[in-house]
Amino acid sequence: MQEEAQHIDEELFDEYSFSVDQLMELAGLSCATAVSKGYPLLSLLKSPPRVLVICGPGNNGGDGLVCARHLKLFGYEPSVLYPKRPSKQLFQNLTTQCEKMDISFLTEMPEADVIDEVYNLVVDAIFGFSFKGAVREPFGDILSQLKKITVPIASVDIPSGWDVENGCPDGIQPDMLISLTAPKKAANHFKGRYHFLGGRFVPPALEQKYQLNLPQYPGTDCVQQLN
Ligand SMILES: NC(=O)C1=CN([C@@H]2O[C@H](COP(=O)(O)OP(=O)(O)OC[C@H]3O[C@@H](n4cnc5c(N)ncnc54)[C@H](O)[C@@H]3O)[C@@H](O)[C@H]2O)[C@@H](O)CC1
Ligand SMILES: [K+]
Repeated sequence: MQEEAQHIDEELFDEYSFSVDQLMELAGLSCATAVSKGYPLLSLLKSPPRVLVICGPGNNGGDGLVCARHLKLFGYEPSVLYPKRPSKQLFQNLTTQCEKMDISFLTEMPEADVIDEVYNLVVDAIFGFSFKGAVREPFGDILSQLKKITVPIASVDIPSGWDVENGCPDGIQPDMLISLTAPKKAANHFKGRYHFLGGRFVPPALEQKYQLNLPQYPGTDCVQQLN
């Protein structure tokens, strides 16, 4: 299943000629939309409506940067933690776009009690389907703080630190999961309240080839709530 997600990914780029920027924009928009549906501005307990977005070193982190930008446009106050920044132009551009929208970048991971006091929720965009092996720092520390917080976690594509197929019983336990393209096997272990599907960009021929059996998105929505 990890391989299948990677094959679909490659095919979207190599055969269907999508660019990473295009799909990442739609993926990140889906994530911000799902967050706004699960945690509407008016329901938040803390004002201002601060959200902590934690971005990892790959494309999952890129989805997080796009998500932060859309959350800001939706009226939230996102802050981004982006400790390992790849040198690729795409990620530099996404970072500049956030900075130009007055989204603050934190220099270090806040302690769990500070997160609980200051933020309404955390968006976990640390690792996606290419995560493998034991977690390397600084992400080990970050994930152990996330295990202690009580505010909800919304995970992008896969809860970070979970095995893509088998999950992780003692890992973080997000309240929301936004599966992108199609739910990964680990989603079967998700016990949170909200499971959304996003990334409404799969061409029908590709959906058929991989027998993804995606549910119908309602109308023009970019996300579909699965449960
Ligand atoms: N076609 C698709 O399916 C799309 C996928 N997107 C996103 O792209 C993600 C996959 O992105 P990538 O393939 O770049 O990979 P990831 O973002 O899943 O992670 C790879 C990065 O994490 C690091 N890493 C892996 N294992 C680690 C460990 N044990 N400890 C510390 N660091 C580790 C790698 O060195 C690499 O920098 C998806 O999950 C999804 O969020 C979207 O951006 C757009 C469309
Ligand atoms: K994630």
